Amino acid sequence: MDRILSVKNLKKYYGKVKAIDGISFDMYPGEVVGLIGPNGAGKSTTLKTIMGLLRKTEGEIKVCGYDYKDKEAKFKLAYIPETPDIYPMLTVWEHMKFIALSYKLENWEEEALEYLKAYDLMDKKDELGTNLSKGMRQKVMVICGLLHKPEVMLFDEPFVGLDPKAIRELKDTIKELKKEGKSVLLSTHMLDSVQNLGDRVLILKTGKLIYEGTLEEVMKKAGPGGSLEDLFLEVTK
Ligand SMILES: Nc1ncnc2c1ncn2[C@@H]1O[C@H](COP(=O)(O)OP(=O)(O)OP(=O)(O)O)[C@@H](O)[C@H]1O
Repeated sequence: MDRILSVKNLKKYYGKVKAIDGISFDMYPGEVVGLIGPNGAGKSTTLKTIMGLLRKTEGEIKVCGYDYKDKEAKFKLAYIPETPDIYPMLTVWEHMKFIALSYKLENWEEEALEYLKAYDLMDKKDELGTNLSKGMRQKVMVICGLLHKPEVMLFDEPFVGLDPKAIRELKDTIKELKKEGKSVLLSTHMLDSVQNLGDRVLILKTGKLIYEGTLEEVMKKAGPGGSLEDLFLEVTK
């Protein structure tokens, strides 16, 4: 199967801090991969570097065969950051319009309305970004990330700040993306969500990939009655 994302020997140093220290992994269509690790392991740095928001120190990143800096690659990626910094003086709908214009989308409105309904944001459609709660801003970022139909979505702690209904909605969205053959790289401390949604797990510690395996392999390694949390605590101690 063709690789949708390929990361080879990726390094990102902040001065002397080796935030990512030579990691390699691939992602395939229809896969949900959990990127987990203790605080400071390098998860956010990995996502931001793949997205091109941080300059890599070394290594190669390819998206659907394109170098990650190519325009084609940018169209195939979406990134939902940990902190939902939306434009304070744009309304929710204007954010969507902005994305549609940037990606030259056509006939996007109906789908955008569907997402607003699903994420309980219809009554905030014309509200300014500055007047939204953190969870609402998070939902706007998720919808904006979905609109151009990327092949790979990078989520950084997407469940933090969302209410239970929105968490369920986002989990359903991820399942839907998977069904459509899209790939999701999910960085989170919520290990149960990775255990429930993920196909594969990458465990980072101090910038190095210390474990990679399918959920099946994880559960086998964790043993009867074991969990991803058990394995995580074992390999990161
Ligand atoms: N802008 C920066 N300048 C210098 N060092 C940084 C910067 N951002 C992150 N770091 C360092 O890089 C390492 C990885 O940080 P990163 O935020 O990627 O970790 P993380 O796994 O996302 O952590 P968390 O789970 O706490 O969000 C840490 O040692 C951190 O202190």
